[in-house]
Amino acid sequence: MERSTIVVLLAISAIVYAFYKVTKRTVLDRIPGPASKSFILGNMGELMQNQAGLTEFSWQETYGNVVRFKAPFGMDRLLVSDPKALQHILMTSGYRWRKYRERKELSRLTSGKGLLWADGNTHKRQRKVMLPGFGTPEAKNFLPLFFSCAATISRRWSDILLTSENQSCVFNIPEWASRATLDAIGQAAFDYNFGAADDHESELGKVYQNMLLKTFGSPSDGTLIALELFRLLPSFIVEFINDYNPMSRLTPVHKVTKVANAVAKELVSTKYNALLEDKSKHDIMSLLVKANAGENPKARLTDAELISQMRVLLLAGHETTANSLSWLLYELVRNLDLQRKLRAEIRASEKVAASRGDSELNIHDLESMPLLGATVKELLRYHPVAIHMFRMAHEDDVIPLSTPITTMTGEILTEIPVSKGTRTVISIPAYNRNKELFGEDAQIFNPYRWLEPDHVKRGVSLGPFANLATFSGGTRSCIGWRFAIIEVQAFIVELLSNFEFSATPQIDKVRREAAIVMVPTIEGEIEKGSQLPLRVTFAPKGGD
Ligand code: HEM
Repeated sequence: MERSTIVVLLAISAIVYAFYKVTKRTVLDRIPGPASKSFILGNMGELMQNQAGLTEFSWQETYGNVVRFKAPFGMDRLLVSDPKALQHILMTSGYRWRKYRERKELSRLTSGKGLLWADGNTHKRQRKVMLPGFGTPEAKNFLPLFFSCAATISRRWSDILLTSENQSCVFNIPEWASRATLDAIGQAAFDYNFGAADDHESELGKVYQNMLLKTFGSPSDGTLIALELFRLLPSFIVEFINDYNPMSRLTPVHKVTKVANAVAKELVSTKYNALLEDKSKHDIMSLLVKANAGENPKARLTDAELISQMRVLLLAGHETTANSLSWLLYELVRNLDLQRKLRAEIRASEKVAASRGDSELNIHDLESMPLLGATVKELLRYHPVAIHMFRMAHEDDVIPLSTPITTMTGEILTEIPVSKGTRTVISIPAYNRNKELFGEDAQIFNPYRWLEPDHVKRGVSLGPFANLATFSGGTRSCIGWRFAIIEVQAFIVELLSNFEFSATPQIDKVRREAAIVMVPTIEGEIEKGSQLPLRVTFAPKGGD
């Protein structure tokens, strides 16, 4: 059959299905939301093509924390940022809300059939084996390793600065951050040094660079529609199309799959051999392989699943922290007073460490730095790098609400009854800017809110950290959150201790690009990849 015929058939099926859905009346019809721009695309363009969070903030301001909007072909969808609703969908309902099939497919493409892809019992089984590597003691033990990865950047930058005019240079922060955090996850998770920060020719470093942005940044109308149509096809056909599609957009993921699979395969076999020879180490993957060997054969992960978990860690473990670090430096050049105060706090802690005879801060030192703690919390609230979570009701359900909504017919709803198949988009940025929880200034980056009594309200309990949605919550919450926080803290301490950062003229053109994760780019230069050019000079030693 001709390709065009298939497309037409798919489109007709979608329209028939949509007609049935559109004419079937549900409570969703009465929930207020924006008018649809077109039947084919609905409001999906506004939501997915705009800078991260912008559309959500304006909908939240106008309609509240639950907004009905139109997906392609007239389908109703809910954008949710209401605290109780999020707690229900992510935490208390267990696996009654699941990822959409086409979104799982994006996870499969980027990291295989591992934890980000799995659902239900498969997810439960995979997660149980993964967890032992991610406890608090394990994360804290990695602090010296994170300092040493950050020190690699310091060394490289110092060498460049010493030979440059006025000892001042502009560095593209995301590029360096991505390589250094790839090294950090390599050593912490696999006890393997990819050497990406030192060697800009490192193959793994190269294939991951800008992979998410090139594949998922600024999705076209056609891509958004195709994603909806993929729902109508069986998974194996969609997987086949994506794996063999020569479309240039998918080339970066295909390259990552090839290189990362080869690296992961070799590492899994090394870990197995070490276990057999009783020479297992304490990296996350060794713990995983060990935990797996101890499981009953039915619950055990297959070799293919182990390889996928490694790819999940490679991806989830470095793009997230690298972009978080970039956004933190973005805020610190826009707020030089905060940068100075943080450096002063770091200097004071360095003095305490030196008086003990230590050349490096330890985890207690980090925990005793209130401004550092507050700044990282505010970073995670204000710049949550994961933007959306897509969840579909696996059975009929009732979504409870913190704030009742008034329907278009004047009815007040304190909960929303939904039928199986109802689709929600959870907005992490919108929840994190809820004024009732985080204060009237929730739209402003202000770390001091965390140091002032009563500025942040308790609200319903959500997620593993600071009641933020940043790391999701419940059965699928981020398993690397402790790891991420300690890593960002270590990097910022090392970098601020050695360098001063200031803005370049491009700072006002920085965009919060939505590419599954939130990536900094420069307006009009998206084809150049992730960019945040900042001027770097040596930091004054001693007091500032
Ligand atoms: C600031 C950094 C990070 C943020 C904001 C973040 C955020 C998230 C979010 C929102 C999810 C849920 C995704 C979904 O259900 O659709 C998630 C899942 C996950 N994250 Fe993170 N993450 C971060 C760092 C890390 C790190 C450093 C690691 C590993 C070392 C990691 C490993 C994972 C894994 C394995 C999952 C899948 C969990 C599951 O489905 O059971 N993350 N993360």
